Amino acid sequence: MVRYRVRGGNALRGTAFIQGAKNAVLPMIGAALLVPKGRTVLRNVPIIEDVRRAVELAEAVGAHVELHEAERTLVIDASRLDSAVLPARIARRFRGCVLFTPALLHRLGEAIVEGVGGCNLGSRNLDFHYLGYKRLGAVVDEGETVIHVKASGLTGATLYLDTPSHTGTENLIMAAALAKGTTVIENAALEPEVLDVIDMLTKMGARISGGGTGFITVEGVEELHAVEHTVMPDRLDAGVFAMAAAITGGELSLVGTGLDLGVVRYKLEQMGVDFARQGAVLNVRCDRRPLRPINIITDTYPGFATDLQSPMMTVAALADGTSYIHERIFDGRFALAGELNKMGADVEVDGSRAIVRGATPLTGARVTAHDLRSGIALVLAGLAAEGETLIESGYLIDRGHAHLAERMRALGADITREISEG
Ligand SMILES: CC(=O)N[C@H]1[C@@H](OP(=O)(O)OP(=O)(O)OC[C@H]2O[C@@H](n3ccc(=O)[nH]c3=O)[C@H](O)[C@@H]2O)O[C@H](CO)[C@@H](O)[C@@H]1O
Ligand SMILES: C=C(OP(=O)(O)O)C(=O)O
Repeated sequence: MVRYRVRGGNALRGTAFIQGAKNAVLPMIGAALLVPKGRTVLRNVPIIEDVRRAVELAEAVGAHVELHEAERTLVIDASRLDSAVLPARIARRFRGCVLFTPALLHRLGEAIVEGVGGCNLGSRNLDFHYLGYKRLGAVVDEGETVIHVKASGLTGATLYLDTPSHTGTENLIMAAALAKGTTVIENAALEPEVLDVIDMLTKMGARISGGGTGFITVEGVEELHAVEHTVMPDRLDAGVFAMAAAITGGELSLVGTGLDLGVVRYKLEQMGVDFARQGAVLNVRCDRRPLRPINIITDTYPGFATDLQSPMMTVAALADGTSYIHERIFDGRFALAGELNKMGADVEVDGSRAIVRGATPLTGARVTAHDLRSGIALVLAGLAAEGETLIESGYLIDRGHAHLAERMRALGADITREISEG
C-alpha cells in the first residue's frame, strides 16, 4: 500500500517541471500498436503507473516495449502482436486499456476486453465506442464482463457522438485511420491531447482533417509507419502545481513546452493568483491572502476540465466566501467533499453541484483518495493544512502524477511517499 504523508505550512517556490500528458501518452501507446513494421519512439513520457500498466498490456498482446525511465522514453516494436486478449488483471487497473482495441482489431481481426479500469466517477459508458465500431463494420458482443469486438476489415462511415468523448474520439479516429474509404466523426472531442494524438497519427501516415473543429474527417490508408513523437505537457499536472503555489502563497516557474492553462488560469486569476509568461516559462505567484471565492462549471474543452474540479475544490475551501461548483461531465465526482470536510472544510454536495464555504482552516487528518484527482486534491489540502495529513491509497495518485513527492520536495514541500504493509 502506497501512501503520502504531507506536513503543511511551507510555501512552494522554485521551478516545477511539468510531466508529459497521461491522457496523450496512453492513446499514443495504442497508436504505436497499429504499426506492423519498425519501432515507435515516444519522448517526454510521464513515469506514472498508468504508463507501466500500458506497457504491461502492450507486452501481453505481443509487443516488445522498452521503458527508459531516466530518458522518459518508450520504444515500442509491435511487429509481432500475437494475442487479442486484454487480460483483466491489467486492463481492470486503468481506463487507457480501451485505447488498445482499434490496433487489435486492425492487426488481429478481434479484441477481447476482459475488463476496463480507471477512476470510479459514476457511470462511464463506452457505448459511443462500440456503436462507432459497429458503424465501421465490426461485430460487438458485450458480455457481462468481457467485450468481444470482431472485424475482418473496417469500412468508413459517418459517426456521431452524443457528447464529445475524449477516448471515444481517439478510438474512432484510430479505427478509421486504416478503414477503407472516408469516415466523418461529428461532435468529436476538442481536447489538446486529442489533437496531439492526431499529430502523431498524421506523422505516421494517417489522413486526418478537422482536428479541433468538432468535425473530423479520416481518409483510410493501407498502412501506418513508425515515428518518433514528443508527448505534450500535462495541463492537469501543471494546473495542480499552479494551485499548489496559489494555496501556499508561493511562487513557481512552470516549465513544459507550450503550456497553456486556458480557463484554469483565468479562474485562478479571478481568485487573486498572478500569472506571467516569461518566454517558454509560465510564472505563477500568489501574494493575496485569502483568495477570492469562485464559480466553476466543468465542461469538455475549452471548458473547465473535470479532472481539475477536485483540486479546485481544495483551493475553493481556502478562499474567503462561498464558491459554487457544477460538475457536468461525471455523475459521481464529489467523493472528495467528505474527505475535505474531515480536514475542516465546509463542502455541501447536492447532486451535481457543490457549495464550498470558505475560508475554513484545514487541519491534517488521515484521509482516503477515492480516485486520482481527489487524491491529488488531498495532497494540496495537506500542503495548506496545519499538521500532518496521511493520504491512502497513493497508488491512485501515482496513476497520473510522476515522482510527485520528489518534485514537490524540490520546491520546499514537506511530503513523503511511503510504502506500508497491507
Ligand atoms: C484516459 C483518458 O483520456 N481519460 C480522460 C477521458 O476519459 P474518457 O474518455 O473515459 O471520458 P469521456 O469523454 O469518454 O466521458 C465523458 C462523459 O461521456 C460519457 N460517455 C462517454 C463515452 C461513451 O461511449 N458514452 C458516454 O456516455 C461518460 O459516461 C462521461 O459521463 O476524458 C475524461 C473527460 O475529460 C477525463 O476525465 C479522463 O481523464
Ligand atoms: C478520470 C481520469 O482518468 P482515467 O480516465 O484514466 O480514469 C483522470 O485522469 O482524472
